Order: sequence, then structure tokens, then C-alpha cells
Amino acid sequence: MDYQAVLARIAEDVAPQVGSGRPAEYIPALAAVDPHRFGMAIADVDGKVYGIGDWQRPFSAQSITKVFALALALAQGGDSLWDRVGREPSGNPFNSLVQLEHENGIPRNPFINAGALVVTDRLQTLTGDASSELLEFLRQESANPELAFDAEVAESESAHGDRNAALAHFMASYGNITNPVPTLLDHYFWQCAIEMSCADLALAARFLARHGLRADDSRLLTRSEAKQVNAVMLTCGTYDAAGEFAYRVGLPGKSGVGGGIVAVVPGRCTLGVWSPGLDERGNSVAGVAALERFTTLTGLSVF
Ligand SMILES: NC(=O)CC[C@H](N)C(=O)O
Repeated sequence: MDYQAVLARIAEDVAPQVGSGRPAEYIPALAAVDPHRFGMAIADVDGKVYGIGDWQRPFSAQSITKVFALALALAQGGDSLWDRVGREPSGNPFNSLVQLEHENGIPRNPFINAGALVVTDRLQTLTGDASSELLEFLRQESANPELAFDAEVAESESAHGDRNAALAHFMASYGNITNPVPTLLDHYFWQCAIEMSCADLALAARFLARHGLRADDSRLLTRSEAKQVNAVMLTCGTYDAAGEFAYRVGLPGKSGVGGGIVAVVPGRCTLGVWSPGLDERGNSVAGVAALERFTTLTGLSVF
């Protein structure tokens, strides 16, 4: 497959959509990003990377980090995590509170904010320093020791973090958060504020295309766990647009409000795409369009 030619074609096809949508505004540091950026990278299972546009430019990974946190929490702590977080699409916005009261403080899935807070809480208990552990893992998988937190974004999130604080306190009232809420929120905000490029993301997600094997060929997840994480990405990775994303793209994918999306073709390759303009559900407009073009042009999808 000539991935470079495919990327060139995709960039041309989605150019009219780059700049549509709006960057996230509820985190002021993200609102300042130029909405006309677009980058895309593909990493094949052997680690060769192809890219177009702003594919090497770091941006705020945001909710995409939820996938990596989940993988680490499962790898280090095992299946008991699923007693505290479900695996069903929520059909609600990523930062919604409404289901938690009816469902006893157990979030629907690990990719909405409530679920991700539970996962980070678990990782914090397992490691004592969840956000640093995650950053180190991402540095190793992307072979990029320069990966770093963006302190301005972390502080901006913290200053405007009432919603996430509410989610965490509410779950704590059900006994589903075990660390002090301020500590948990700190790690969650720093986790979201990791900066990565499309290339970093595609490389870091390769264990999901390699049935659980890390970049150094050691095993992070069992084959079955890798399949399970991909399945949850497909059904829950783009919040209340997961059905539409599966319909249009046909790949497990995880988005973030920084405008990035990571997607996986199991056994073949991983993709990182970035364009900051978001639709009303918080997914990158040009990013989703680019992934749709990818699966249409190449025929590579899980279906
Ligand atoms: N969808 C997202 O990327 C949300 C992440 C963001 N840091 C938040 O907690 O609100």
C-alpha cells in the first residue's frame, strides 16, 4: 500500500473542510490554536511512519490519552477495573453527569470523562504517579523522549475544571474514587495536557494494531485485551457520535478536544490525525473526514 500517496490524496480531498468547526473554547488555552492546521500520520505495524501537513507538530492530546491510561491500568491492575467502569456507549456528551446518579456512580465507559477519572484513579493507586507513568509510556512507545506536558493547558483546565471536579466528587460519594479528589484531578488534567504530534500518536497506539505488543516487542496486553480495548474504542471512543463515526469510518478511534483522533487498523497500521476545528460533539471535523477518506480509498477497515 502506498500510504504516502493515500495521504496526499486525503489532504487534497479534505482541504475544504480544514478550518470548519470551532476549537474547544471551554479550555481557554485550547481556543487559541490556529483552526487551519491539518496533519495526518500513518504508522505501519513495523514502525515505519508516513505523514502529511502538520504531522510532526505537537498539539494537546486531551481525551486521546484515555486510551493509553486504560491500557496501562488493565496491564498493571487487570480486569477488576471493569467492576468500577462499564463498557456501554453513553449516548451523552463526554462531560455529562446525568447517568451517574441512576447508575450508582459507575460511569458508562472509560472514554467519557467520568470513566477516565476512574481509570486515572486506578492508575494512581497502582503507580503512585499516574500522569508521569503515562508520559513515560508514551515517550517509549513513540520513541520520542521530548514528549512533555503543556503546563499552560493543564493550568487552564484546572482553572476551568468545575465540571470534572463535580464528576469526581460525585463518584467519590459512591465510593468509586479512592484517591483524594484534588490529587486525582491534578493527574487527570496533566494527563490531558500531554502534547503529541500525529506521528507520536500513531506510533504510541501501535500496540493496539499489534495485538498487545509494545514497540520493544514486550507484551503490554494479551491479544484478547487488545481486542477488547479496540472494541470499546469503536463503540465509545467518539462519545455520543460513536455510531456515526463507526458508520462513516469503520475503525476503532479515539478523539480529543485538542482536535486529534487516533484510529487503529488491527494487524495493519495506526493513524493519527489533527485539525482543531470541532463539531458540536467535540470531534475534529476535518479529522473525521480524513479518516473516512482513508477507509474509503484503501478499503482498510474492520468491516
Ligand atoms: N473530550 C476531551 O478531550 C475532554 C478532555 C478535557 N481535558 C476535559 O476533561 O474536559
